Amino acid sequence: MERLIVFRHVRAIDPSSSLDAIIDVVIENDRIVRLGPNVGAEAAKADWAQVIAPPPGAWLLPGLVDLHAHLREPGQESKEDIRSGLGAAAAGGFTDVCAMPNTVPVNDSRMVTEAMLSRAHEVGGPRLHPIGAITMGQRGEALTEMGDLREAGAVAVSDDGRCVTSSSVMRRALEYASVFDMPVIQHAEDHALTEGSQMHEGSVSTKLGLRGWPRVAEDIIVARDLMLAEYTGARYHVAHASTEGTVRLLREAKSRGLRVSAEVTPHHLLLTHEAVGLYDTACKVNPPLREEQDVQALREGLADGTIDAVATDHAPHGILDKHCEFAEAKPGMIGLELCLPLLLGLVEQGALPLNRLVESLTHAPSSIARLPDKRIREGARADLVLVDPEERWTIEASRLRSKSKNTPFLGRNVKGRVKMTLVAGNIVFNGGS
Ligand SMILES: NC(=O)N[C@@H](CC(=O)O)C(=O)O
Ligand SMILES: [Zn+2]
Ligand SMILES: [Zn+2]
Repeated sequence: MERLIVFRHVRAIDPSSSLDAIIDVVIENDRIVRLGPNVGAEAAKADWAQVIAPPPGAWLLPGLVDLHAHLREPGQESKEDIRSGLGAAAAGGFTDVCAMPNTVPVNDSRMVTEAMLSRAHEVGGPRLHPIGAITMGQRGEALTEMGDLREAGAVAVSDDGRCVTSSSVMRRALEYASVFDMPVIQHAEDHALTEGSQMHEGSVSTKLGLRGWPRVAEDIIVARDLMLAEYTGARYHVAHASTEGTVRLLREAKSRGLRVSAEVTPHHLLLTHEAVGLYDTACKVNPPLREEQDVQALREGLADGTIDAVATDHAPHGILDKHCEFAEAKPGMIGLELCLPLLLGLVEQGALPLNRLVESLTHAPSSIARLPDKRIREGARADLVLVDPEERWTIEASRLRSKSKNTPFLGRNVKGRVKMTLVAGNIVFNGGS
């Protein structure tokens, strides 16, 4: 045996296994081999055992899965690269990260997918799962070779950053992707309705004199796509849902049994357009931060399962991309290291059941990307995250591993800290002090 790790007296929480108990968890090599009250006592005696006595009240959760991150490699490594991005992921408790294809060049070929995967293998740590583009160069016209992308390791297709606006291209994309059982992830934005937009269209955009992105620009695409998904029978997934309308449309579609899913980001669950204040570029993001009624609908949708997953939309940008006029600033905020602590705040407020939060960051995204299921049970792969739910800390740039620090949450006090992340029994993050 190469490796023996023993967690003693930890609260293991895995809603998909109906597990919530204070137990010992024994890991041999890459697998969980035993779990139960005191089952670690014997194993802990072995002199090669690494015995972990977690802080009192600590939780052991299945490793988190992010369906939506921008790691910027290849092409924009000054913002982030695969090494720093996976490092940030590990520090955030993620064992699996799906990487969007709006890199330079775009990940629209087997070659780019393979290059990303081989870089990730060199780096080690959390697993990288590339998402291939829907169309060549994300230009919205010619479809990519989705079979090639799938074979090379892509788990889904998306033109994220751009919307597939042509109904006929979208129809063919859904049909083609379904041959390979890949979901089509849509960045739902009718560009004709958002041209020149800087933020949510509402009272704040009016006050600031900025052109707005109205809710309907998202809703109209989601409504059309749901019809196409129904017509083609394909798997369809809504990226970063931001409106009340999207939640309503999804709820109706799901009630009729459509194979559709959706994700929501922490920032859309926590902030409104008011956060933009007087042109705070840290709050410029696509889709934009919306209004109280949208936040409420998104929270309810996540709680009742209408929205399946939480995804970070980790979108690193350099200092100069944000220290400029609002109109010039790049949209996006980082999220990998902040996601869990921020959302534990919602749990604490009673706005989201803990079980739903865990499920939406583990079982739900892994089933959408068709990754091996995340479970805490005997025989399962040891993909785990240890969390101290009581630790209070302040989000500061110097504490973040991501190369970029663009987040409006700097200075915020949060409760709950990732202490350790294991990928197949390997400790890829051990810190959080
Ligand atoms: N979310 C963003 O505001 N920006 C993303 C693109 C995207 O997710 O649409 C980016 O790549 O920077
Ligand atoms: Zn997007
Ligand atoms: Zn994105």
